[in-house]
Amino acid sequence: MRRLILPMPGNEALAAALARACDGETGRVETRRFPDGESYVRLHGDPAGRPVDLVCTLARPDPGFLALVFAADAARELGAREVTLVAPYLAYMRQDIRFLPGECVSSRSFARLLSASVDRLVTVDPHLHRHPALSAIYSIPTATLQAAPLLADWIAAHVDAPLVVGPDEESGQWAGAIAARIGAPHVVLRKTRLGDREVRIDLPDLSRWRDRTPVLVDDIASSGRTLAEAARGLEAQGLPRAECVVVHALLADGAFEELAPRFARITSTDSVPHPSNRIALAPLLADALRRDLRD
Ligand SMILES: O=P(O)(O)OC[C@H]1O[C@H](OP(=O)(O)OP(=O)(O)O)[C@H](O)[C@@H]1O
Repeated sequence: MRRLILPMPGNEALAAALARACDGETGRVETRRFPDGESYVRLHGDPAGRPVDLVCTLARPDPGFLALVFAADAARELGAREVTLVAPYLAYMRQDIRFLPGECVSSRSFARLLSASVDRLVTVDPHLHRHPALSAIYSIPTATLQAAPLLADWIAAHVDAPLVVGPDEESGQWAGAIAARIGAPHVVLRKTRLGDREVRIDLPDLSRWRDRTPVLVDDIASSGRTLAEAARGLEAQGLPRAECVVVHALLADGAFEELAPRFARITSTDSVPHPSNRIALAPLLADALRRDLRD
């Protein structure tokens, strides 16, 4: 039976692209608030006997999370064969340890809640900071997809003579993979996180790369401080204005407007709907869903 692809509100474009790519049928999730502020959810489309894909970016997840859980519950109760959450951006991966006594380790709590609500999870480049894999915290089958090849292909097609730059050690893995795929050099900077919105970035001497266009690559742009500090360092060494390519453009509270003048362009995948989206994830996600279909 054809998959039923249900976008949570705001995720319609990605759901439509997925439906085209996997010959699925899109339905609709109607949500509204009751007068007392509680969430109302109604599914339009019949889940009975079919695989159901709930499509929902989890950027800023708190206001819509209950509605997502209710939609998954409704799909199960109405006979869905299996409910897969397609969440190209997976939230709550950054508080992965108890930094201070009494703190909630929200990556584990969120994983427990989602694992109880859906049967499978498909996501892209989750921020696996200290967790070795999603299976360390999620008890359901997960597909962890990598956007690096898509980022690499976009850079190869749009930037002349790139120098791939990872702003911190963790981004070294993407910077290396992207650079190798397009045959470009890469460098990795050193970051010290001083607070939620404060980082320090130390750069090696990059003067030999002044004839190259630096391309900062990272998994997440949130406050934008990491990218801003890295761009400042590159400017200070006289490199050309940088490009920036990220997987997940969270870019909260005016961060995009603040960052934009520092870069030739800011480019992101469409894991989080944002004006910087230029790299479509639907083919990658559809591939994973098709693989599931063959299982
Ligand atoms: O736009 P920003 O607000 O700078 O946040 C984005 C940066 O934070 C994350 O790394 P990091 O290891 O610093 O974050 P974490 O320790 O919070 O996981 C991520 O990989 C980005 O480099």
